[in-house]
Amino acid sequence: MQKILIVEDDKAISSVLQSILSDELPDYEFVSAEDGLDGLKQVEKDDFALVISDIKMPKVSGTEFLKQALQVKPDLTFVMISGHGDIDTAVACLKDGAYDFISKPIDINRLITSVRNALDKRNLVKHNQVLNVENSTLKKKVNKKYQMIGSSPALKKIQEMIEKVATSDARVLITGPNGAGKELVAHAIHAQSDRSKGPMIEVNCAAIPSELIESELFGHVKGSFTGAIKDKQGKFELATNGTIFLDEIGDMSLVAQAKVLRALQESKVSPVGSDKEVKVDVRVIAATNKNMQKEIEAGKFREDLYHRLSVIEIYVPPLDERKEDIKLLVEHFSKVISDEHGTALKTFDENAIKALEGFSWTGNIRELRNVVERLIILGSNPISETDVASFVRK
Ligand SMILES: Nc1ncnc2c1ncn2[C@@H]1O[C@H](COP(=O)(O)OP(=O)(O)OP(=O)(O)O)[C@@H](O)[C@H]1O
Repeated sequence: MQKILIVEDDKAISSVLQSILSDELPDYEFVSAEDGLDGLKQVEKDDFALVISDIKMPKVSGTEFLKQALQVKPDLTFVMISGHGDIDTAVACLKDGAYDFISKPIDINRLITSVRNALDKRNLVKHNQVLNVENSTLKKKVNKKYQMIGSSPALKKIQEMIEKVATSDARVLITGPNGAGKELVAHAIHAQSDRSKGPMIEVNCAAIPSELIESELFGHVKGSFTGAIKDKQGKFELATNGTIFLDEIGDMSLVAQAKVLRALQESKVSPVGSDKEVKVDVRVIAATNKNMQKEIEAGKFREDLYHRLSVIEIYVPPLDERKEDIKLLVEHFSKVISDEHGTALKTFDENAIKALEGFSWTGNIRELRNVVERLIILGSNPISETDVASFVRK
């Protein structure tokens, strides 16, 4: 039960206050102190949701008590009670950090309102603190999820590029084979940029039918086509002040490419069925596993759009070109997977790692992660070369 401290040298007033307030606030426990010195002792040893304190008291006055108590517990909420003609001191208490004051003779309704408001404010502040902690824990978790592991020169170069481009709003095209880590790079850029407070909206261009992509990206108004039963915001608008990640951009139809090009040229989007244009402040990151030069030569990708998207190009090489990352990746996945499964951590012995380094990883890091998961479930501890031979068919 949360507690409220009443500091008042007049015992009669103290008990009247307590009886009125405990009727109004049955969820709180009331504690009393008879002067500032006693109040300070209570504050030091206990936590209070609120302190109601008289100003004129023997030994340590209410003003002094307020200052000293706030030094010990800066978050404490105070409502002061001032005697007749004591208004200046009461106002000084507000400057020193009290939430409110009530003048004697006490108007009961005014007292109850002030106490309720003080408690509401304090609860809001506490709730906010909890949300802030949750928020930063979640952010840390998300950032951990998008941590890039590896010590190869190729990975270091990628990390340096990410650091450099994150601070700008330049468009980035990430290329490389499936499962190599392109999405991870996109998340790392967003997380390290000033836009990290804003959203990161992902669109898998290959997964959306070409007739729906315009509405998906730019939104639509009700009735603009069969099935458009209400207005819908597009991903570009949803990504305002953040980042839009256009994954598998190489698979986008030429019609959709023309529309994306217009949006990039003008920084404006127009929902399907609407003649109004919406200004969007969005950073664009795109990724593809296709060879864009070949796609352009084959007439499948617009060259002008390619140049708009690839102000900076980051190439994520296949795992086979950076096998020195395998050991660190295996150790990392092993930790992540045992955490996910809630099982004890399994290690890989040197020969098991060597065997894994000897394979060709056409599915890249995604494939390696799956193999580590399989070995953790089926293999011994530590996982040996024999486990690799038994459970990995290559
Ligand atoms: N350097 C890395 N460190 C840790 N995990 C990684 C790394 N690179 C990739 N991964 C993990 O490998 C998996 C595949 O990565 P990701 O989805 O980023 O690849 P991709 O290139 O976008 O693949 P696709 O082209 O198929 O979409 C993910 O689980 C990702 O977290």
